[in-house]
Amino acid sequence: MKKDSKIYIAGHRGMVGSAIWRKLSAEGYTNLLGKTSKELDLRNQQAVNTFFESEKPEVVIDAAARVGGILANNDYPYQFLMENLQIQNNLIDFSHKFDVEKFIFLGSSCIYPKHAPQPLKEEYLLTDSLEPTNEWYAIAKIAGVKACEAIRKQFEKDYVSLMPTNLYGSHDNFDLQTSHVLPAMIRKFHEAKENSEPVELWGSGSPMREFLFVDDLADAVWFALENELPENLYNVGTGTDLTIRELAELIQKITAHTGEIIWDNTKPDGTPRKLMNVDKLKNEGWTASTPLKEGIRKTYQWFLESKNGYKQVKI
Ligand SMILES: NC(=O)C1=CN([C@@H]2O[C@H](COP(=O)(O)OP(=O)(O)OC[C@H]3O[C@@H](n4cnc5c(N)ncnc54)[C@H](OP(=O)(O)O)[C@@H]3O)[C@@H](O)[C@H]2O)C=CC1
Ligand SMILES: C[C@H]1O[C@H](OP(=O)(O)OP(=O)(O)OC[C@H]2O[C@@H](n3cnc4c(=O)[nH]c(N)nc43)[C@H](O)[C@@H]2O)[C@@H](O)[C@@H](O)C1=O
Repeated sequence: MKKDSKIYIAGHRGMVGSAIWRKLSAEGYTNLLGKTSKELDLRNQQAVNTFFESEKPEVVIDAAARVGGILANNDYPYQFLMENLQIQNNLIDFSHKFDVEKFIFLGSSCIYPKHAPQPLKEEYLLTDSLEPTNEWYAIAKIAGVKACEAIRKQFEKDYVSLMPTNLYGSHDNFDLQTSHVLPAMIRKFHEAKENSEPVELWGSGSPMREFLFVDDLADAVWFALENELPENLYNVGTGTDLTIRELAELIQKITAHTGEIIWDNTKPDGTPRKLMNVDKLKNEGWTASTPLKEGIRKTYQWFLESKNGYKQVKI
């Protein structure tokens, strides 16, 4: 890949997009292109057509999506299904039509069946039914994987899908209703620590999750950019997981909260476990490098420095 290739990072202000932007800038890429959703609504087919016609990017990285935690996914199924289909269909189709040579699609580990064997291999896709709290989002992501696979198969283009596990890091969403668990815990423990107030968390604490630091994901995207990967679908994770209760205890320690933890069993647990098998990308030469504790410390530091200027996504 040439350092002055025109690379459009869709969703460049998000947690993932901004990490990719930082990584590619640090690696010497000089021709990065980004548009906010106000400047370019990717759900609007005509607007996306005009954008591709005038900008003609050579590479597209799709980090734009309607994203949220378990409750947001469960409460807004239509937005999570339809907005993601619209955004990715426009990006993939116009990339194909305007001869974008490389396309990197980002999905999610929730594409795999709820009760698939663990750790999850890429080949388990579409072998059983999905987790109901996020099947709408998962179906959109599966359609994105398949669209890229179809282009790859029919036109032999380098369109590839990366499936990240649960991510965290700077520029995450810290809204307590719509966020994922890790930023929610950082904020809840931090806000409760002054008076040692109790912290209320969702579900039973027994589900297991794997967490990848977003700068490691950006490193994997850079790896996929620089190397032509031979297949269409690759998991991106650390290969290790822990229970939500263990995560809570870890974040409680890092934030120095000393109060009680209360589990709200009226909130959903979601899928019991979704540990990624990361051998396929490892065999190509990529592995994650940031230990969970270090990544959480960095994220908490970023949260403290952002002085309540952190992002809170409303739907
Ligand atoms: N967060 C996680 O744990 C995981 C995320 N992923 C995937 O990574 C990708 C990025 O997620 P993440 O960075 O966390 O999400 P964020 O919510 O932080 O960022 C999403 C970005 O998408 C852009 N966007 C949303 N809707 C539109 C639209 N209609 N038109 C144009 N831009 C739009 C937003 O742009 P703007 O800011 O300008 O409004 C925003 O910057 C997604 O594909 C997600 O599925 C995968 C696995 C886990
Ligand atoms: C990335 C991934 O993210 C989503 O899936 P999820 O992993 O289930 O999401 P989550 O991070 O919101 O929750 C993980 C676990 O943690 C528990 N939990 C405890 N306390 C809080 C809490 O305070 N907030 C949240 N959000 N969860 C909490 C919560 O009950 C659950 O058991 C998908 O929608 C899907 O779209 C997707 O791709």
